[in-house]
Amino acid sequence: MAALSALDEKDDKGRFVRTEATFRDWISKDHPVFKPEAGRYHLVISWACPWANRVACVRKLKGLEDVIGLSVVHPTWQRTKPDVDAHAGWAFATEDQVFASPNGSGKFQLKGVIPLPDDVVPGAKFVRDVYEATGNDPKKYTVPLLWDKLTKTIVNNESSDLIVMLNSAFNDLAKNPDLDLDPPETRDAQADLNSWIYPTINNGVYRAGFAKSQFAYEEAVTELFASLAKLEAHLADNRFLCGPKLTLADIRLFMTLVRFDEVYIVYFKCNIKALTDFPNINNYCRDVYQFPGVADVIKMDHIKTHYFTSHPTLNHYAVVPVGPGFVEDLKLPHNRAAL
Ligand SMILES: N[C@@H](CCC(=O)N[C@@H](CS)C(=O)NCC(=O)O)C(=O)O
Repeated sequence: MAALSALDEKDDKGRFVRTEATFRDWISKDHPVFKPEAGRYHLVISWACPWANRVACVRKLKGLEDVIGLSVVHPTWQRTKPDVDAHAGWAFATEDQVFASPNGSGKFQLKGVIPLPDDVVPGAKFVRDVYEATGNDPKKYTVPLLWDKLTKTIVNNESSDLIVMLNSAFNDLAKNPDLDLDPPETRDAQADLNSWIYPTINNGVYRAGFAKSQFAYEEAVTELFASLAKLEAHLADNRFLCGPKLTLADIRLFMTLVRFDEVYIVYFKCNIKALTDFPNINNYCRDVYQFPGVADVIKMDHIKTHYFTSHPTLNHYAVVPVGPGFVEDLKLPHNRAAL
């Protein structure tokens, strides 16, 4: 199998079909190998990626910055092995490096990239190199990933696992061990919510944006806006998805919503309405954004640069739209505290 990127994953009706994550080990005190330890694990993310952003957010909210290392890739995908195949994917960079898009358009230099330290995979230039260093090459090189420096492998590369793990496994080391984003009494409700929010909203925007047929696009965008209407109604009398407290389900959802009016409405053709046309969702986004720590992990320059500059088949000249400034809106007062 050739190296894949999200743009290659489709079924015979032109639908985008996401490949399952391949590394699914679990850090816990009871695990024979993967024990919670400070300085042992290293997280690789992009500030642009909604899945990776969830994990960066939980790391921040739990106060795990001194416990789990962090590298942040450049948002503009690069050709990883131009002499071997056409794959384009995530590349490590320093803040002074300037990258063009995979077809050579534009010049993009970003604050907030963090190179990979030598004690992870020495000499790795791309996320692809990190996957290949495991000896178990999945041919799809996604972020987030959590690297174990002791056994020199990827422990887990699935955001929905990693956020649960970071919420509980490192509590003896975390600055905020008492913040529980996954209380047992909310788990059934979270699972119910995720069962429609993941396919139709989180993955729904990608199903619309990476559709390779009119049929697949319309199917996805219709389901997406039906779910946004359902969400608007749900948020009329619930401050957060599961009631008065922020949970992992909110972090999962918010990372998609915060990208909506800046990226998905234009780039993924999710334009039946804007998010700001849904008053409850809009106020909810302000509320989540203003939860202490969340704003620190939202980097809209990385988000916009990534999407608009990484896929030459969708945006040949890598021109990045200027508007609409959704993050400024998120700083405004909201009406959710009374709920
Ligand atoms: N199931 C994964 C999905 C991660 C994922 O698809 N990440 C995207 C970035 S938004 C990626 O790295 N794509 C690389 C590629 O498509 O080659 C998770 O939730 O952690």
